[in-house]
Amino acid sequence: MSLHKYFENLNFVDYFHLVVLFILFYAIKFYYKYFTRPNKLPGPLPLPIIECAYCFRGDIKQLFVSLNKKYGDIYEIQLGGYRRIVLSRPEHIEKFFNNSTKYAKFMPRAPYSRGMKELLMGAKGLVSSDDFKSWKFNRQFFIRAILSPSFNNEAIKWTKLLFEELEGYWKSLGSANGDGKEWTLETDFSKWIHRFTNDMIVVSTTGERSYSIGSYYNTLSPIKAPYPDALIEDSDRFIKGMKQLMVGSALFVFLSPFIRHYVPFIRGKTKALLKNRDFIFEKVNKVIKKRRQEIEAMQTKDLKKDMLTSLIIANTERDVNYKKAVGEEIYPPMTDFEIRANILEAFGAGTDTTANLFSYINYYLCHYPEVKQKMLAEINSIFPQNSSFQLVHSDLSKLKYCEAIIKEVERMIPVANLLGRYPTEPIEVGGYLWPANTMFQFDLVSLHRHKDYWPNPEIFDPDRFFLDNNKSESYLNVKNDDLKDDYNEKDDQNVGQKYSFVMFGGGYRICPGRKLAMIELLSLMVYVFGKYNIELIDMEAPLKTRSSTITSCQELMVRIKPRNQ
Ligand code: HEM
Repeated sequence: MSLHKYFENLNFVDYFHLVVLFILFYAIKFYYKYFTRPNKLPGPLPLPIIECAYCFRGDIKQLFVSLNKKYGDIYEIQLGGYRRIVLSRPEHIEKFFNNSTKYAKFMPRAPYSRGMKELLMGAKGLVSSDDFKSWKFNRQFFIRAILSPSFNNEAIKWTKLLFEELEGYWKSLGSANGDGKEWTLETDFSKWIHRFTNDMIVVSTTGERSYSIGSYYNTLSPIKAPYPDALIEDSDRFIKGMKQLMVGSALFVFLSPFIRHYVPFIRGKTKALLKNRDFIFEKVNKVIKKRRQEIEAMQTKDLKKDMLTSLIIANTERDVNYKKAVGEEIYPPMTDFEIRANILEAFGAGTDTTANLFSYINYYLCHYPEVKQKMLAEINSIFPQNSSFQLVHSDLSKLKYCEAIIKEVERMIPVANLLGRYPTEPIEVGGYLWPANTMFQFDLVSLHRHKDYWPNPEIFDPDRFFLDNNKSESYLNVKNDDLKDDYNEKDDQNVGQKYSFVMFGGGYRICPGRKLAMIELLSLMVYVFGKYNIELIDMEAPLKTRSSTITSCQELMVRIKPRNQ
């Protein structure tokens, strides 16, 4: 009897039995694999199909904090089709981050994703790259562009210019209700700062202006920002599109191509995301093309200092480091396709991270007036009140207490709460030898509050970093003097101290944008708190956050007044 005939003869009860049999077979296979896994660790029992998703109550950070309390510093959880080993002790994390250990080498963050390949059309920048050669090629140029002194000076300049624009809008909105001399503004601080970091990353990476601070102002004010509507709308569309691209990437990482392209409703979402992706790519392509033409027509000394220009001229005769790149090999210049991937990654990785952290800094300063006073004393010692706040790089390195505040806030609320590594060779961690292709997650929330490494971990105290210089290096001091790759730096600090705080990750894949982030954060501290009194509208209100891969500030309602008023 053919299979077709066999199925024709089945009745409902037979079908029911078949389905039950199938589920039983699947469950037996699932649990056989689970109970015979190597190196069994404590952790929640996975269920077939949904694995440990039943533990999830809507907030990733809370999930991992509660699992850490229950299962300790090394445990496992099965999610998204992978067994994940979760770590929160410095000596475990060191294996991945310390460039002097035998295991140190390039590692993917996660298994190769067909979905991301489809979404990014095969582009491999840095963040999701699993390919050492292409990552090294990109990273070399990314670092050179973003760590060059001229890039840093431009970043300092743009932070000032954009802040001046932003405070102009605050004043305009605040004065609308007063006599024009004295003003107060009640507003959602986190929205402004997100718009600020958006405009900042666009201008510092591409040299082109975007107008998202202005577009937010337009939503609040009857008087409009002094830019043509078309520019504002364009900025808005681009920024919304970038957000959609990032949020939508989950669909491409977690769903199979079949579900993405054939299941009703999801199919529509996939189409919309791909259309949005094409719009974003097209926009960036145009900017790259235009800049190439401008560069052709310019003398080398007149070239712009942004990342895009550096990436375009990298390894061409206009590049001062021509032929000195990656070791012995001579690399070709970057293609538009590669440049686009790097620019978009800077947009993606460099906007919300900085904006959320600055919102948390503001929240903590409002709750700790004695810390704010000490910070203001430091700022005033460099920029007396009513000064013109002409920041230069050397001023920023004097702001040691401000830097300590940034680190302590990040310790309390790590912006990126989970990092990942997926070693392609066996690795020994926690007394076990793990086979290649084991997925590791580092829980930064539990690490940063580990009671073996942090006395009174729940207490906010920037002096931990201010009084103890060994706790972590200054991220402002990252150099590219000899243009060597920063992942060649050797580590000799005490492991417990060094890896109990990993604000920017570590090892080969440490955040290449850390210096830019510090420039933005320190400059903003000087401008915002040096010039304005900011208080929370409701001191009792809990901080509104939502956690997925990063912890985002949802709202921060504040009252802003000029300090000299
Ligand atoms: C406060 C702000 C920031 C924080 C807290 C932050 C944090 C991080 C962390 C934790 C990682 C992962 C490192 C690892 O896996 O070891 C990372 C990677 C990365 N960050 Fe940042 N970051 C910030 C700002 C920026 C900025 C401003 C840029 C770019 C302009 C940037 C670009 C990147 C890129 C491209 C990667 C991937 C590096 C690679 O895989 O080689 N980040 N960041």
